[in-house]
Amino acid sequence: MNDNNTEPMMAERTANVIVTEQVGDLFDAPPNSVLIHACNTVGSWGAGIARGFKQRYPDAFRVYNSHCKRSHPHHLVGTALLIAPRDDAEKQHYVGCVFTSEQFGRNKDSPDMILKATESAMRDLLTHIAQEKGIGEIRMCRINAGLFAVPWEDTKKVIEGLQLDEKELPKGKPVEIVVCSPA
Ligand SMILES: Nc1ncnc2c1ncn2[C@@H]1O[C@H](COP(=O)(O)OP(=O)(O)OC[C@H]2O[C@H](OP(=O)(O)O)[C@H](O)[C@@H]2O)[C@@H](O)[C@H]1O
Repeated sequence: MNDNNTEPMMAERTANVIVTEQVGDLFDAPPNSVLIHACNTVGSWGAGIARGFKQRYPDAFRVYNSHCKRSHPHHLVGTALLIAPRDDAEKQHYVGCVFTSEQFGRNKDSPDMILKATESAMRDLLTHIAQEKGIGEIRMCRINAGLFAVPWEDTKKVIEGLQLDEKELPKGKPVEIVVCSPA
């Protein structure tokens, strides 16, 4: 195998995910935004930004938790769950869960496994988002960069490098993801 063969092919690929970064609270997103965060597959939003999700969106937590309970962790990692807001929800935020590690805490997956799962989970989530009519902006925290301990630049590279096909692109246009992080 000649590694040189892979270089020109990579260069010809078109990026179709645009990541922009801004300082701010993820939860201040406008109505109809989807808010994306990284999740374990065991049904816990017990710490980090996940705890903020649990406090603000208890109904979404119940959906996430039951989804985990009826699935095998091994099958969930690398997938995603898009949870629509209830009609009477105050903020009308969708919650986008990307299952990037099977376990959490000291049993979390290795950075390489987390990055691999991030690639397929983001692809899965964007497919769901493309099929959903009511979504405005796509917002995300610096996923994996806190408790999952993966450098943000590594995760960002994976997301920006996603090669999406038509069914994953809403209206055939590049996907814009706004990443919010605290000051
Ligand atoms: N309001 C806000 N607005 C914008 N950005 C905010 C913010 N608040 C915090 N951040 C940043 O958001 C990034 C992610 O940091 P996190 O440590 O939360 O998540 P992670 O993706 O590394 O790991 C996931 C596991 O953590 C949880 O904990 P449990 O497993 O339940 O115990 C889950 O359930 C998973 O399993 C860091 O850059 C924080 O600065």
